[in-house]
Formats: sequence, structure tokens, C-alpha cells
Amino acid sequence: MTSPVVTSPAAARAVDLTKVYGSGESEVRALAGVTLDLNAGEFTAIMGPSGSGKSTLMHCLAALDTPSSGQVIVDGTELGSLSDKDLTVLRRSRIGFIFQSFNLIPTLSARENILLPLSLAGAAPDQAWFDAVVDTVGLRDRLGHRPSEMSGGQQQRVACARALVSKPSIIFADEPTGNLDSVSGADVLAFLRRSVDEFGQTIVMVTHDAVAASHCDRVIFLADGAVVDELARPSREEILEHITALQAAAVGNRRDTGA
Ligand SMILES: Nc1ncnc2c1ncn2[C@@H]1O[C@H](COP(=O)(O)OP(=O)(O)OP(=O)(O)O)[C@@H](O)[C@H]1O
Repeated sequence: MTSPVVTSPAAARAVDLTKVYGSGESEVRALAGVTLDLNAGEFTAIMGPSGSGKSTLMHCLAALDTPSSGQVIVDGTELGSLSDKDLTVLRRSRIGFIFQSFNLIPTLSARENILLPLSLAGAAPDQAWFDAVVDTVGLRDRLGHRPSEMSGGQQQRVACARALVSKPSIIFADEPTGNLDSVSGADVLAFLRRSVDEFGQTIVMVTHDAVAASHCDRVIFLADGAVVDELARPSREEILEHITALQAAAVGNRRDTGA
């Protein structure tokens, strides 16, 4: 990759990011100038009312969508400077993804799903690291199983292992516990927490769930496409208070503007 390297201690950085969908009457300003550092080795949650821009922000940070203006810097590389091919390489080698719906390949075993990012990149697996990841998520006895032969919680743990196995600079998790019962969700969150504490992984998670966000080092709140607040190591109760206040403000705004 021949892209300019920007010095930043952050694993990812957004600088005055805007995203506008549509035009004229139907224009929607999903991001209205977001500037944000996502610190390396931290577990960060992004929260906010429905429509506040969480998914849009995450997609722009994860190089899955292009901002209308502003910059995204991942691991020192400014994404706007990259060709489509280099963006694909960056997504594959430096970014891990965990989705609400697991997104595993149904015809592949757990082992093959976990190793898929490395197979696609033509990279050889580091056996010791693979073993450490598999043991941490507790999947040793499930490696030969296909997704249909596993519970939702087990499938999401496969997805977590798949995100970690290539040692990405940052993992983006979109509602990773949204489809899980509370016990399986707690397992996945505990695993994500361990991967930050023990492996120094950087994780950014979009969630509506105050319990999930209470596992994080930092919770960032969005409203109307802008960062409006953040909390360090908050309790579930503090998070709920903030969310309730933001939702009440969002309803008030809609009433005032007649939207
Ligand atoms: N492809 C699109 N075309 C037009 N508008 C869009 C598109 N994607 C998102 N939007 C709009 O941008 C705004 C932000 O959407 P976004 O999905 O980022 O919010 P969110 O906070 O993730 O919401 P939710 O919690 O409901 O998933 C919303 O008003 C949404 O309707």
C-alpha cells in the first residue's frame, strides 16, 4: 500500500465526518461533523436513539461506506487516499467484523469459518494464536461443526474468533448480542472484554443494550448525527439515564419540528 501514514495513537479516528443521503426534500444528514478518536486497547460502545447515525458512523469507520466529507484514519492510514483494491486489503488485514446475524458461511465448519479471513488473504494461520483464540471462546470441541449444528451463542463465538484470528488493528461489532439470549450474550461480552484485557484488542461496538455497554471502557452517545456525550466505565444505571434523556430530547425535537 502506498498511502500516506498519519501519526495517531488512536486505532481509528474520525475527523469532521459528514454523511448525507439523498438530496433536496429527501436529504438526510446522517452524520453532521463527527470528530472522534477510538483509543487502541479499549472497548468502546456507541449508543444513541434510533436514527442517530450509529450504523452510518460505524460503516464509515470500518471502510464499508464512504463519508460525504471529512476523514477516517484507521491504524494511521487515511481511507480516502486508498484505491478500492487497497481498501479491500485494509478491510481484510486490519479490520475485524462481528455482525448481529453472525454471517457465518453455512457450508463451512467452525474451524473453516474462523480461518476464512486468513484463507482469503492467502496467509498461513499462526497455530499457537489460533489455539489461544479457540480456547478463549471455548470452541475446541465444536471445530468440526457447521453453523446449523451450533446454538446462536456458539455461532457468535465462532464469529468473534474469526474476527480475532487475523490480529486486526480494530474490531467493529454491530449489535453482537442482539440475537442472543441473555446468558449467551453475557458469554460473548465476557469474551470480548477478555480479548481487550488479555490480548490488547481494540473493539468498537454499536449497541442499544445498556448491559452490553456497561462492559465497555467508554460509551459514546450520538444524537442527530453528532457526538453529544461520553462516559468512562459507566454502570448500567448511568447508561440508562443518559439514553432515556437522549430519547426524550429526540422526541421533543421531533414534536418541535413537526417531523
Ligand atoms: N441508505 C440510506 N439512504 C437514506 N437514508 C439513510 C440510509 N441509511 C441511513 N439513512 C438515514 O440516516 C439516518 C441515520 O441512520 P443510521 O442507520 O446510521 O442510524 P442508527 O443510529 O444506526 O439507527 P438504528 O438504531 O435504528 O439502527 C437515519 O435517519 C436513516 O434513516
